[in-house]
Amino acid sequence: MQIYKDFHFEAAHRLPNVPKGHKCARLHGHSFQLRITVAGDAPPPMNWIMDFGDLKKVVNPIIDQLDHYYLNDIPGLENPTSERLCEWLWEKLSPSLPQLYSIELKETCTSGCLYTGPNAAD
Ligand SMILES: Nc1nc2c(c(=O)[nH]1)N=C([C@H](O)[C@H](O)COP(=O)(O)OP(=O)(O)OP(=O)(O)O)CN2
Ligand SMILES: [Zn+2]
Repeated sequence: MQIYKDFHFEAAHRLPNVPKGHKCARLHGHSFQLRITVAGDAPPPMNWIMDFGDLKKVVNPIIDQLDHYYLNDIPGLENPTSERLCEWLWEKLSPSLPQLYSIELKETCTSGCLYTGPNAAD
């Protein structure tokens, strides 16, 4: 069974390694939409995997490191693609969130990344 909670943050970035003339080399910003999913059993008496409130307590301090920042300045995010952001978020969250199952990050309404961790097949 899985549960999820949605978060959002605003941030600016540029992609330094794209080919010359690529629009994403220019400084721009996104309203990032983030979905954190955890998996596990939901045994009685609580019948939940974990409290949504506890999930929020783990994720919000990490979001605070990204919200309204220039992502390229953050160690590990020098090339802040959606893929790299998901890896970075996994590195930050997984030590205190052993039930972490997936991280879904949307940069725009139509573009995003779904990451299920370094040990997943894809
Ligand atoms: N694999 C990736 N490709 C691109 C990434 C990325 O992180 N991983 N990032 C970008 C840009 O940052 C850009 O913000 C998103 O690009 P795109 O989807 O092309 O944005 P548009 O708003 O122009 O999308 P439309 O739906 O076509 O309006 C680029 N590529
Ligand atoms: Zn972008």
